[in-house]
Amino acid sequence: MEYRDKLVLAPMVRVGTLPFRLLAAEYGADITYGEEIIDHKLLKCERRINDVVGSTDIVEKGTENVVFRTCKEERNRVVFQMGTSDPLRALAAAQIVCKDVAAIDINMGCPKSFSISGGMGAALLAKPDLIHDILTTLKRNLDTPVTCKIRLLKSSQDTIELARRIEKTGVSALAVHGRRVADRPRDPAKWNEIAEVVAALSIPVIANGDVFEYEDFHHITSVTAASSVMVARGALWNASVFSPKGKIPWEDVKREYVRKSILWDNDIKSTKQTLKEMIMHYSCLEFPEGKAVIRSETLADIALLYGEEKYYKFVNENRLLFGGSR
Ligand SMILES: Cc1cc2nc3c(=O)[nH]c(=O)nc-3n(C[C@H](O)[C@H](O)[C@H](O)COP(=O)(O)O)c2cc1C
Repeated sequence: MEYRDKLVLAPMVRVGTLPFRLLAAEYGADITYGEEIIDHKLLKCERRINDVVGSTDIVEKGTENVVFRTCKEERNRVVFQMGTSDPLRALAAAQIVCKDVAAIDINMGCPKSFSISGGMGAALLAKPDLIHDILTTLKRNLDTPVTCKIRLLKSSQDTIELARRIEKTGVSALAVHGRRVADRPRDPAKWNEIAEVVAALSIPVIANGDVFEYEDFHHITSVTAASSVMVARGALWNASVFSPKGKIPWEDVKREYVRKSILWDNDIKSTKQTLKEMIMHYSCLEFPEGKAVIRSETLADIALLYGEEKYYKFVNENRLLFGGSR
């Protein structure tokens, strides 16, 4: 996997499932991260080929609960992001998915109490020895590229020291979210501190934070000298941010997202959450559209809401035709 000059869709819980990743790629994202999945959850899963949808599914054993869905089309650009606090558990979990993805990434930035209390996400930032063990265990035992995503530490010097230690493990790239653990999303990302990490390392650094327009890709690269750029909210609100031709109206992106959700039989909770995030940004969940999304229980409800009933019927009547050809 090449990490230079790439536009990257950031990992986003509930949002970064297959339809959203394919949508971002269609507009121009080169690398697309999946949502974070915890190793414990993955270890309860098995890999299944889904001929009906045309996907490869990681499914909770004994259930039909799809934890991760991917397809051949994205094999060379999809990054599986994992939450972990243990090297051997991370390895066992990674082995379940590594043949179907382009890279495995470890989340070292999540500030949520669920992650921290499990010793995962940003909790790892205070444990450089554990970071080292997790990354070297994965590196030594997998053929798949391994990366990680961190936040800034209290001082630039601390961040640089940790980044250097991470580089020594042999990871293929390091994504740096330019905020500290205690920062809020509205606090400006510190591109200057990402620049200091870039200057201290020789592996590719992926700069992340506050990219909302196509022009920002150039802007953040010129400030940080990072190899690649990662976007979360800018893409969530309008995935066509990756398009060099400029953004298209968000309603059009939303419609395409709905169609892709139907085509890939996306988890309804993921589709609802993604639509809610878009609506919250541009409109209001209290308006009729928002209320109707909240009320929806199935993809058929969503199809009806967005006038895609015919497409829904067509896809579901021809599933085997679609799935088999993928
Ligand atoms: C809805 C949402 C879900 C997120 N989920 C994850 C995640 O699963 N893993 C992760 O490392 N970061 C996650 N993040 C953080 C983003 O990947 C990114 O680091 C952060 O939003 C800063 O980028 P931005 O300024 O482009 O939004 C999430 C962010 C959002 C908005």
